[in-house]
Amino acid sequence: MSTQPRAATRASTRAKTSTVASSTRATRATASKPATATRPAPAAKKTTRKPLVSRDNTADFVAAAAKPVSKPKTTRKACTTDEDTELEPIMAYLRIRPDLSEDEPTSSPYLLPLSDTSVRMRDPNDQQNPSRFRVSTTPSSIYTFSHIFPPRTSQSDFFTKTTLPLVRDVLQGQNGLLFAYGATNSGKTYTMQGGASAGSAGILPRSLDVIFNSIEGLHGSGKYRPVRLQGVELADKTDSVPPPVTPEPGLAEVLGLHMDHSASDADIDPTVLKLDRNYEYTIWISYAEIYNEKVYDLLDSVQQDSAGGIPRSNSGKSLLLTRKALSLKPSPLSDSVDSGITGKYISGLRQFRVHSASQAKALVKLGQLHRRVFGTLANRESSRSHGMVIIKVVRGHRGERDDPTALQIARLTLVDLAGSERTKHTHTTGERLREAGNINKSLMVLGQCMEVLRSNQRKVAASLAQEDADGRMDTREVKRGLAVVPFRHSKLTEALMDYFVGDARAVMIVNVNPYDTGYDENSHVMKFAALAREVYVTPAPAPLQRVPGGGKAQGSAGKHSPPEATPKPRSRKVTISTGGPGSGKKPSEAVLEVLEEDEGDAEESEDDEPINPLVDALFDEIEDLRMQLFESEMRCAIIEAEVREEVIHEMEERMATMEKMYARRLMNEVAQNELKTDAKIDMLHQSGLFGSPVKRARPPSPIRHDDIAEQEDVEMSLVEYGTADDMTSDDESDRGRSLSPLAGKSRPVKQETPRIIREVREFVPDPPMLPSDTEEAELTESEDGTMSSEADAASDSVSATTGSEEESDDADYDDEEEADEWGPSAGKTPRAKAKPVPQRAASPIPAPHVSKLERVMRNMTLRTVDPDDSVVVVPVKKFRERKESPEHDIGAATQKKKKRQLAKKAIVTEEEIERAVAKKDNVRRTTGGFRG
Ligand SMILES: Nc1ncnc2c1ncn2[C@@H]1O[C@H](COP(=O)(O)OP(=O)(O)OP(=O)(O)O)[C@@H](O)[C@H]1O
Repeated sequence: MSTQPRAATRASTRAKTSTVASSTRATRATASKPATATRPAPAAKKTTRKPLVSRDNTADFVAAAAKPVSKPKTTRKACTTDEDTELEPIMAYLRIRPDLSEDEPTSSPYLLPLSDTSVRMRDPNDQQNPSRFRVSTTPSSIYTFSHIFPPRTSQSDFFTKTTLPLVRDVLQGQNGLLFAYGATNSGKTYTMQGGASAGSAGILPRSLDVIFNSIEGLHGSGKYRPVRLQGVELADKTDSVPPPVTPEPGLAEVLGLHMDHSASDADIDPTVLKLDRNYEYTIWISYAEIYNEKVYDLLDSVQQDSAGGIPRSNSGKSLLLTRKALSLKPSPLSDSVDSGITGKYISGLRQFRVHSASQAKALVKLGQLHRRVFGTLANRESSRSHGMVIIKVVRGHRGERDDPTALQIARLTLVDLAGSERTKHTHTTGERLREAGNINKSLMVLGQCMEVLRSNQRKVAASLAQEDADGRMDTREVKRGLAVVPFRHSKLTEALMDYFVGDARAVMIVNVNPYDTGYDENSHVMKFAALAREVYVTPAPAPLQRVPGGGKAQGSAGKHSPPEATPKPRSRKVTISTGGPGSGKKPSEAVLEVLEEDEGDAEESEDDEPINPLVDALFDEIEDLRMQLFESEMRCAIIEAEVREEVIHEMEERMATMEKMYARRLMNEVAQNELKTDAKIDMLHQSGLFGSPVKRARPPSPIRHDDIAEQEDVEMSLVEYGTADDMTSDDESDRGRSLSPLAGKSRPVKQETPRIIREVREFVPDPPMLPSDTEEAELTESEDGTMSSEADAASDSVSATTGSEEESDDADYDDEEEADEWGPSAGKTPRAKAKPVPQRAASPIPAPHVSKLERVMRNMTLRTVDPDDSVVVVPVKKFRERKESPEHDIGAATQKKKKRQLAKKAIVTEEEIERAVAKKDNVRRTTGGFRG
C-alpha cells in the first residue's frame, strides 16, 4: 500500500504555484494563446505563515486594499513564470447598483468612481460629522478593479465585458468560475439572473444563449456523459430523458410560488462566437445550493411518488418534500490524462443534457423555484444560500468521435453568493444565527483561502527571484514553507477549490449598493475584492480524459463504479406551517414536511488512491485541530467586534456628555460675565453716579427684578450643575466659588447700597456732587437717554469737584427731545428735589480719593444697546478717551453733533433693556436652560 496521503488532503496543501504545473499544460497553454509578457514578480515580501487569520486578515488585508495595485489592468494579460506556467489574476469587476428609490436620493453615495478602474470610498460618518468621535480605520480608501461599471450600465454591456470571454474559454475547453459577491440587496441576483423588464436578462441566461448560438450545428451525439469533475463515461438511456421544466404539480400552488415568466425571458442575446467547426459539443447543466454548510441539488429537490405527484405524509394531511444533503468527494486523479491537480465534486448531483437555450433556461428557472420553495420552508430568504449553476461542455473532435480519451470537459460555474453581511447585523438567534454564521463562515473561509493563496504565491515568486540571483533553488524547501490553504473549512471553498488550484479562469463580480447598504459592510466587500485581485490562477485548458476499458461507463480507473450507496436515512424532519388562520388557506393544505437527509458517509468509497490509514488519520487530526482553531478564532473575532462596538458606543456617549457639560459651562461663564456687567451698571445707578435722580426716584424697574430672577436662575442651575458633575462641595461653597462676586447679593442690591457704591459715596458726598439747577437739568437730559452720558456725567461730576473744565462740554448734551422721553414729571421731580450746589469749589475731594474713584470708574464697563438691538460692552475708559481727544476742540457744533451721535449709539431705553433681557432668556432656553 502506498504511503501517499489521499488526494483530497494533498490537494488542499497544493497552493497554486508555478512549480506544480505540468509541462504538458504549459506547452498547450502557450500554443493556444499568444505569448504574453513575463509576469512581474509579485512583491518579494517576506510573509509569515498565517493560514488561519480570521478577521479581515488584518494587516495584510488592509495593506492589500490600500496598496496601489500595479498588476495588469482591465484586459486579460496572462503572465508567465520561469517554468512557462501562465498565471493571471482573478478578474474583479465592480458593479454599482443604481438608486432605486423614486424620490431624490436621501443620502449621497459614499463611492466615487475616479476612473474606469478605481473608486474612492469615504466613510459617510466622517463626512457628515468630521469632529465626531469614531474609530475609523480607513476613512477614505481607493480601491482598484479590473473595471468599474457605473449604475446605469446595461445588462448586455456588463455581460459582454465580464462574462463573454469566459464563455468563449469554456467553449474552447477551459474551465471558468464567475461569482457574485456583495451585501444583501446589492444586485447579485439581478446581475446573475436578471430583472423582470425587457433587456434585463442577466449573465446566466445570456451565457446559455451565447453557448447555444455558437454551437448551432455542432451538437454532439451525447454518447458520453461527464462525471465527477472532469471524467466521462458512457451515457445510458436515462440521459436521453428530457429534463423537467415545470414544477411539481401542487407544489407552487401550495406555497403560492409560480414559475417566473418575466419579460426578460424573451431576451435572447444574439452574440455568436466563432468556434472551430471540427469539434462537436454537448451541454450539461446542474444546479446546486449550499445552505447551512450542506450541499443540496436544486434539480432533484422534490421526491416524486409512484403516482407522479407530491407524496402525502403519514397523516395524509400534509405534503411531504424530501431532499438530501450531498457530499463532496475528491475527484480521482485518474479522471484525466495529465492533470496533476484535483479538486472535489458534488457526489450525486444530477445533471441534465440540454439541447437548446430555452430548455436550459427553463431548467435553471425550476432550480430557482426550488430554491425559493426551500427557502420559504426554512423560513429564510433564498439569498441566505449560495446558488451554483454548473454548465459542462463536453467537446470532442469530429474525427475521433469514438475516442473518449479525446474528449475535453470544460466547466463554467456561475455562483450567486449569499449576502455578505455579518452576523452581528442580522440580530438573529438560534437556527437563523447558525445560518448566518455558516454564511459568514463560508465567505470568511473564502477570504482566508485567497489570502493564503496570495501569500504562497508571493513566497514562490520570491524564491524564483532568489533563484534568478543565485542560479539555484531548492523547490522542496519552498514547498515546505507554503501554508495549507484551508479549502476544507467550508463546503463552498471545497466545491470551488479546483478553480483556484487547478486550471481555470476566475472572475469576481463585486456588487455594491452605496445607497441602502452600510458603509462597513461594503468596506468589507471592497477589501475582499482587493485581496482576491492579488490571487493568480492558471487559465490552462482542461486536460483530456482518460476512459480506460474502451469507454465503458465507469466511475474510476480500472474499476467499475458501484452504484452510489444510498445514505442511511439519518434524516431530520422540518415541519413548517405556512397557512392556517389568517393566511386564507386551509391549514391542511399548508402544512409541509421536509425531510433533509444528511449526507452519507460514503465519501471515501470512490477514492482510487491507496490510503495509508495512519497518514490519513493524522491529516484528519490536523484538519480537526485547524477547524477547532478556526472556530475559536471566529468566536474571538465576533467577540472582539462586539467589544469594539461597545467601546466605541460608550466613548461616543461620554464625549457627547462632556461636550454638553462644557457647553453649559461656557454658557454659565457668559451669563456670569453679563451678570457682573449688569450688576456694575446697577451699582452705578444705585449710587446715583450713573443714573439720574429721576431713576432713583422711580419705582423699582421690572428689569431689575428680571435680572435678579435670572441671577437666581443661574445660581440654581450652577448648584444643579455642580451636582450633575459630581461636584461634591456644598451649595454655599459652590456659590461662593463659581458665581460672580455679586452672586447671592442680588436682593441686597435692592435693599442696601453695594460696597463699591458705599465707597463712592464715602468719597463723594451727595450734596456737593449734585450739580446746580442748570447743570442738573443738562445732566438729567443727557442721563435719561444715554449710558455714555451717564458715565460722562458721573466722571464729570467728579471732575467738576476737582476743578476740571469739562463742564462746558457736558452742556453739549442738551437735548430737550431726549429729556422729554421720561415725561414731564420725570424731569421735574428731581429738579424739585435737587439742591443747589453751594460750594462746589469749596468742597473738593482730596486727590487720592478722586484717583480711587477714577480707578473704580475706569474698571467699569458700560453695557449699551445698539439701535440694531445688538448688545455692546464699551469700557468707560474708551468714552473718556474719546472725550478727551483733540477732536473736542474743533468747534462746538461739530462736537455737539459727534456727541449726539455717540449718545445715540449708546442709548439704552427701558424697552431695549427689556428686549436684551428677553433675548438673553431666549438664549438660555435654546442652550438647555440653566435650570436644567
Ligand atoms: N443594476 C441594477 N439596475 C436596476 N435594478 C437593480 C440593479 N441591481 C439590482 N437591482 C434591483 O435591486 C433589488 C435587489 O437586487 P438583488 O435581489 O439582485 O440583490 P441581491 O444582492 O441578490 O440580494 P440578496 O443577497 O438578498 O439576494 C432588486 O429589486 C433588483 O431588481
